Amino acid sequence: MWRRRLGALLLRSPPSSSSTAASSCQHRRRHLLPSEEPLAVNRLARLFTSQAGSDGGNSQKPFIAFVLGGPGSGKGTQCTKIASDFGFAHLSAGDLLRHEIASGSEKGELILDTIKEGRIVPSEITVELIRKAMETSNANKVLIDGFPRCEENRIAFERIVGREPDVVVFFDCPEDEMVKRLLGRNQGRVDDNIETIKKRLKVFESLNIPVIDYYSSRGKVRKINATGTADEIFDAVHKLFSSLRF
Ligand SMILES: Nc1ncnc2c1ncn2[C@@H]1O[C@H](COP(=O)(O)OP(=O)(O)OP(=O)(O)O)[C@@H](O)[C@H]1O
Ligand SMILES: O=c1ccn([C@@H]2O[C@H](COP(=O)(O)O)[C@@H](O)[C@H]2O)c(=O)[nH]1
Ligand SMILES: [Mg+2]
Repeated sequence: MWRRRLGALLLRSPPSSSSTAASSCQHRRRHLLPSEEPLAVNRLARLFTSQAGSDGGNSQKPFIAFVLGGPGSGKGTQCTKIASDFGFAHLSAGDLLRHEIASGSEKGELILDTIKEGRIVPSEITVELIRKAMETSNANKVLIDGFPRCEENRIAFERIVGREPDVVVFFDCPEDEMVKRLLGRNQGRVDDNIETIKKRLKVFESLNIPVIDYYSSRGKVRKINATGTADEIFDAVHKLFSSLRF
């Protein structure tokens, strides 16, 4: 189901370079060798190693769940429920980026432009925000919602934090359902419009699915059918989290 196309209406237009691949996340369906990793990632890894220690700042390693799924698959909705029932800290990469925009920081403009285009923000920015948030929360169970978005994100995180996630939860939702949900979200998000949604779906397919494939090959992915009501989906999520050891 995760490769299902929305069909003629949404995905017929040919991909343009700006709509399919973020400048820092262009590596498709091929895992990088260490020598091929972008310089920025290597620089960042050295920086964090000297600032935060090899475990990324946590003296006790937290249980880490990556929560992935297409745009509008319900990641945020389900994470709120998991956090409430299972005591996880909920770190949404998208929310961290939006807060960075709202803070008026130097990087805000670049982040805003990238989100409007449905592209992926450079790993050094996102990983730094996540690392800080993990450190600040000091939680022993963390949901990282909507990250990693591409192989470069994944490699940067694993190198800097020094480990893989314990589990990757994948919300599998048909594209037409995701589009319907996003167009009805009504929270004033700059990316909740049909043009950006089309781009986000392409980026999900070309750059995020390879991350899910990678973690599947490592036996880490737990796929949840993300159709039905939020409560119905949470029944399955609840069963899954009840079966995990954290
Ligand atoms: N099972 C569901 N059925 C119908 N609507 C839902 C369901 N789950 C979530 N929604 C609604 O769909 C919209 C998108 O949900 P949500 O924000 O949780 O998705 P998301 O995966 O976090 O999206 P994004 O990647 O854009 O952040 C919201 O308006 C939410 O209330
Ligand atoms: O790791 C990330 C997470 C998000 N982005 C950008 O933000 C938007 C919205 O993200 P949500 O998680 O869906 O709220 C996403 O389309 C990207 O443009 C990112 O670059 N990296
Ligand atoms: Mg979300």
